[in-house]
Amino acid sequence: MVARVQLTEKDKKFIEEVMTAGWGRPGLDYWTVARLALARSLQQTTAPDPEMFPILSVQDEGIQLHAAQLIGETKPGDDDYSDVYRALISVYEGRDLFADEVAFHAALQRHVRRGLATMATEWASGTDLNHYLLQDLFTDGAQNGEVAAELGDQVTRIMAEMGVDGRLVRTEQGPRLTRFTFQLSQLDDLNRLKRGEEKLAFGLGLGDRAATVSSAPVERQVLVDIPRAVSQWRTVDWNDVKGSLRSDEARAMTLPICLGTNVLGAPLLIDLAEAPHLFLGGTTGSGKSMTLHAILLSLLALEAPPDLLLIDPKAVEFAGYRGLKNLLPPGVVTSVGDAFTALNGLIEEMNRRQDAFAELEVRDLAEAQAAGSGLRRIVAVIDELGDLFMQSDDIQIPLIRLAQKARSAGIHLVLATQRPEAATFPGMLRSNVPSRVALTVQKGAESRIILDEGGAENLLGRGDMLVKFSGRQIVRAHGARIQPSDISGAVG
Ligand SMILES: Nc1ncnc2c1ncn2[C@@H]1O[C@H](COP(=O)(O)OP(=O)(O)OP(=O)(O)O)[C@@H](O)[C@H]1O
Repeated sequence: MVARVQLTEKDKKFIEEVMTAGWGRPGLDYWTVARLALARSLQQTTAPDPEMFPILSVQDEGIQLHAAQLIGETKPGDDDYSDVYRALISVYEGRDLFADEVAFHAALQRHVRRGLATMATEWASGTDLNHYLLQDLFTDGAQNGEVAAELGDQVTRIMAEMGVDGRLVRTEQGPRLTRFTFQLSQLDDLNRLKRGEEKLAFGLGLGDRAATVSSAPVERQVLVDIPRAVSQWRTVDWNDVKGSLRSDEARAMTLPICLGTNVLGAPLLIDLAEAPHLFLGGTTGSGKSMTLHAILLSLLALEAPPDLLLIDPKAVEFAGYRGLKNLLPPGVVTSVGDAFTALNGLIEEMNRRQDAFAELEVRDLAEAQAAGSGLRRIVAVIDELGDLFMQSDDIQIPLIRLAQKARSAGIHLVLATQRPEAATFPGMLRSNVPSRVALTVQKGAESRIILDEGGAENLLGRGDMLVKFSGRQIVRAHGARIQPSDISGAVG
């Protein structure tokens, strides 16, 4: 009889997602992904938990793979690797599977299903699958898995010392931190655990890496995020995330921007048109410039990119964009005088647009475009707002005007500074720029200037960020690394 490996409907869907969203090849054979899953499961040092992966029968819904496809069983000659797998899986099961065919195929099924489940938590759809396979699955996946399991035990023990009774239900590895989900037995445990964040970091010897506790969207479950040491981070490159700009989520947005990934490695998108203006702050080396590049590359990836006004008092960061066709005159602005002229020019454009809207009897740019006006959105990006303010405080006058009124005209501001201070982000500007990105800052006071609350002083640099998108809850994210070739490739 031909041996079959039964998988669930959910397994089948995940395999299809890997083939479609991961490789863009929906026609591949299911066993291609199932073989990778088997490899992933065999990287873990224990046998799959029979409670989590109960044996399925061939009558269940889902798909069946032939053992011949998966491990070459009964294939003639050298193609039959089934004895190799029998020997290997016997070690996991602690018994001789050469003597028990049924038990061997049951264990094989469990390994494939565990491998698929593990891949589903590690690989975020929309990110580069090949990068994941190389980095996580083959290079250091097994090692990461073991280290994470050990860390999970340690966290559970420290929680018990604090008097918190938690059962570890899930471990997920993001690019830079490991997230543990715990089921708490008592409601009071949540507060105890939140108050104990510092003790937890101390007990784990995290140094200046802060552990964070937040409630999960599931009854009595909490998320405990433990940042790994920088040497254990997985770099997310622009190539890994830029595909998300073609996703359905991005297509539903007007000016989709990919800032990098969320803490679990899924691309993080925001709509700049909804923002409608963005303030970014972070100390030198925090990854502020890379974040600005991510914003610009996102905009340039649009089918109809907006016109850009780039102001760069340091005259270095935006040099690579000089050749852009959609750069507003006079090109990359570097002096405060030219910045004044350019921003006042935007105010004139805003007023002209509002007159045009009145004539067309429309309310905003989207309606004007629908009415065939041909007007394009404009995004003004200022790197180092602090330098402009140092040269002239009056620069705030056109900026406040624009922040207050430019939204409906389709003009958006992205303002960045190394020195987030009350003077560089004055009240009138603050109240009209509701979306904020905080990269690592030196003091809690700077975090409060950017986000209206502390936290950014505990970030870990290199694009580690907190994003507060117009009134929504703050989320942590990690920026993508942008290489000069990404910029030259986009500028053309
Ligand atoms: N997302 C990222 N992934 C990996 N490394 C990063 C990332 N963002 C920044 N870095 C590292 O940090 C360095 C500083 O980044 P960046 O130039 O963006 O910082 P900055 O805040 O603009 O600093 P400055 O104001 O001094 O230019 C980069 O050269 C890079 O090595």
